[in-house]
Amino acid sequence: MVLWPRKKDKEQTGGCNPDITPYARLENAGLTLGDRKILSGLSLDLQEHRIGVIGLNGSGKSSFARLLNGLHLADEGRVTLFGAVAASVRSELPRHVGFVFQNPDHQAIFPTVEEEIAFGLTQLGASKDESRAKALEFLEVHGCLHLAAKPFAELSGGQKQIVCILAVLVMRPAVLVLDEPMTSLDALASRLIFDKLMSLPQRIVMVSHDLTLLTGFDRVLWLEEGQLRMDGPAAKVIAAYRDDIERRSGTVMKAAAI
Ligand SMILES: Nc1ncnc2c1ncn2[C@@H]1O[C@H](COP(=O)(O)OP(=O)(O)OP(=O)(O)O)[C@@H](O)[C@H]1O
Repeated sequence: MVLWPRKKDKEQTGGCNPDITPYARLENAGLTLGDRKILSGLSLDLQEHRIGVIGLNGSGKSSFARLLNGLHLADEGRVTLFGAVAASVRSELPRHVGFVFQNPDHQAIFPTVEEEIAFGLTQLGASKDESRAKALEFLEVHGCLHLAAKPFAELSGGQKQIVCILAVLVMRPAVLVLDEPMTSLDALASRLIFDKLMSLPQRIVMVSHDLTLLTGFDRVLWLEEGQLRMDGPAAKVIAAYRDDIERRSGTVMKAAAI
């Protein structure tokens, strides 16, 4: 099974330029799923090193993240990724955009940890033996060699999340899109993984409900009902979001008292 082109195929298709800035451009982009409009009117250029995405449950954060790797294609406006219209390079995108799902069970496809890590390397053109050896080396470097032979299904939630992050990192994508990657991790694992992620050279887009994680980010996008409510420096957007939560919770409490 080949989910995206190997090196020589890439040269033939070659629509993505992973070095281009901005790496993502949305022009009045919108998304409808079923009969529901999920995202609308999104116009953005993404180029910063660290971008956070915040918003209430159901505001469209995961759907937005999925536009950035072609898992969803906009049906209104235009989404350009690495200089090419997303729909035209969909099969190339997984090698440039490492996507970590909110639920690790939606990401992993192989029975064992070692196979899950090796798969990406095989897709990049390495032989099976080479992929396996590199996967084991990679797991060792990240202190996870003990998990190599374990069935993915038997890992704890946190271990699954770590393996999914490693499975993406091993491919050295240009951009990482992380959809609440720390939700199942204990405080220590969360801190270690977050520090590791922040030390990476890759550009990162991270969806998170944990606002403190995003305070040092270059830019934060606040989504509300599928639209961009605010876009700016982390401190400013997070402060406005917190104020809004305060205001809304006051209104809800007042309504409950009546
Ligand atoms: N495949 C789908 N078909 C129809 N509606 C969908 C689909 N996927 C998501 N939605 C709806 O789109 C809206 C946005 O969902 P999304 O998961 O993007 O929000 P979110 O901000 O990531 O939420 P959360 O913080 O709870 O993870 C929700 O109302 C959800 O029910």
